[in-house]
Amino acid sequence: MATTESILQGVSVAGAVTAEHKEKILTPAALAFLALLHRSFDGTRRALLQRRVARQVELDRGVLPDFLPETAHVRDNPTWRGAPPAPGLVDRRVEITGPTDRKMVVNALNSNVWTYMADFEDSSAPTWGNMINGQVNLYDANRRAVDFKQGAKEYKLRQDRTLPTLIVRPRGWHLDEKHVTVDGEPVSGSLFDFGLYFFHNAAESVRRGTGPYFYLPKMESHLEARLWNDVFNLAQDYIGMPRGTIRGTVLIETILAAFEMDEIIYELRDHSSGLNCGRWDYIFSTIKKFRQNPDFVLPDRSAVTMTVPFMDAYVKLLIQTCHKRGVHAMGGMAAQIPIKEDKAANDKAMDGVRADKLREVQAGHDGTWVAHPALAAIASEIFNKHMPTPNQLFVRREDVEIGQSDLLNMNVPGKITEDGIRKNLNIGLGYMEAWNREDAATAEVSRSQLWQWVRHGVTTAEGKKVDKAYALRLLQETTDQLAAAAPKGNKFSLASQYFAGQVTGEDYADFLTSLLYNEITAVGNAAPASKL
Ligand SMILES: CC(=O)SCCNC(=O)CCNC(=O)[C@H](O)C(C)(C)COP(=O)(O)OP(=O)(O)OC[C@H]1O[C@@H](n2cnc3c(N)ncnc32)[C@H](O)[C@@H]1OP(=O)(O)O
Ligand SMILES: O=CC(=O)O
Ligand SMILES: [Mg+2]
Repeated sequence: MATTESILQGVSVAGAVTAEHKEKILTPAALAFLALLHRSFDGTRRALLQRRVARQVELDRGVLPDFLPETAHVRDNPTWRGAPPAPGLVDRRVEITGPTDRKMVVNALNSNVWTYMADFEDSSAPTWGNMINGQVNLYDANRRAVDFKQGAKEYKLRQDRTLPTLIVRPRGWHLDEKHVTVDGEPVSGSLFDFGLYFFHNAAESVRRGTGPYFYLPKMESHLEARLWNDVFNLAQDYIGMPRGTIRGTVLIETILAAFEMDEIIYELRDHSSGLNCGRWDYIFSTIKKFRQNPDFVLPDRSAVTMTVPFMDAYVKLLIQTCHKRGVHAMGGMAAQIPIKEDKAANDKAMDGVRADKLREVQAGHDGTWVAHPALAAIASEIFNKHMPTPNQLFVRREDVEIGQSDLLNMNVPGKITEDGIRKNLNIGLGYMEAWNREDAATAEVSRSQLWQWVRHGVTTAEGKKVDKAYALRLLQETTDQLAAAAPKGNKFSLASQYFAGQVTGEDYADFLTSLLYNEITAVGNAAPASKL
């Protein structure tokens, strides 16, 4: 049998490593496990990513997605079920999401919520520092040893009640973690985040009455879910944990995955803890996948609400599919956070959250997301009132009939306006300049809309043709405004250079995170957290 030493021969770590990283996270045994995951699964991951490229070629030719004929037997078989809800995941009516920096971890675990999704994805810039320190923070959180002091303020885990169940969202299949290579290749960001978290915390989480639980982002097909399931099986076998201990909730946040919900639950079934409406990436994906198709041009982002036909259809199908299979149908994130110093605007934003959560609970969702602790009370109030049981898996939504034309119904009332263009520029640039101010998915919606509007030469409600020159003029104006209002040394000008190609209908990066990854990471440099 290969020894840890021989396995480690092909492994190299290029990011800055502290004594704490070495002692807690990058142990020889954990790195050997990561190498095993890489050698077992990276080939399949790369093949699946290639499949995405081939699929895009078809979509660009105008081929529309549909339910797969080859998996009709899975959809049509009413007898199979996903796993029963695992300990700590029976009632998950309000889940807080947020990045894995130490303060956020403590604050999230102290929030009045049922679960906490610690996020290596949309809300985190994938710098080496964020990723490796996030692992340390979650290692400590699992052991209830995450307390610390910042200036005069002490951050301490509450002792007065059970903490929310921890769920971890690793990066999507498309991202590499270039600071760790195996046999000369970067490891997958997903396997890095999952592998290190699982290796160090799986047994500990079970010991404390929950388990190794994950949210799985940005998948585009059931074959990608199969890959996760294979990873889970190998991981559990490796540490001697019974198969089915891991749970994965899949974000249905690509338009292609919406046609494979049953199949995705089926692939993961003993590990499945349901699906989630990742609404922001879903809108992004719909624009992205059909960006060459003039029939899919959407109005201003503010008009693309949860009740427009294609979003409504997706929500209903998700709830129906999950409950048919006995797994949770989770709602999504209202983007609002508290607006300080403007009571009227804050009240309006909070009313928006209330209405959104009411729609979710009445539609049959079993829980929802908040992205800020101050929203937990609002979401709980609505779910407590309308969902007296721990979940509503019994709400079968048999009334719902959703077909291809519903999921692709782009009949979205609204206009494209100069104000909408400026808002998108603000959001996109703001995100690119400081990765953390907006989360990735909402920024992706903004820049994809801009790209599509220029590509298809739409005319705004004010009668202006949205061409390259117009987009570049507004981009320059927005850049100047943002740069003037920000502290000296800001990177808006650099962000604007990256953004220019993205908004003029020419280059189209598959993901902003991939576009910016090399810019924000410097091998061997532990420093910058989120800035370009
Ligand atoms: C599309 C999707 O994928 S959605 C999921 C991904 N997105 C997210 O998860 C967004 C998460 N939210 C956040 O990152 C933050 O709320 C932000 C960056 C938007 C705003 O954070 P701040 O500017 O710190 O907000 P604010 O000053 O109001 O925060 C007040 C306190 O709440 C804490 N807080 C805010 N949001 C969170 C959160 N999501 N989790 C834990 N703590 C939080 C802050 O750390 C701060 O703590 P402190 O008083 O000890 O300093
Ligand atoms: O991850 C969530 C989303 O809305 O995107
Ligand atoms: Mg997302």
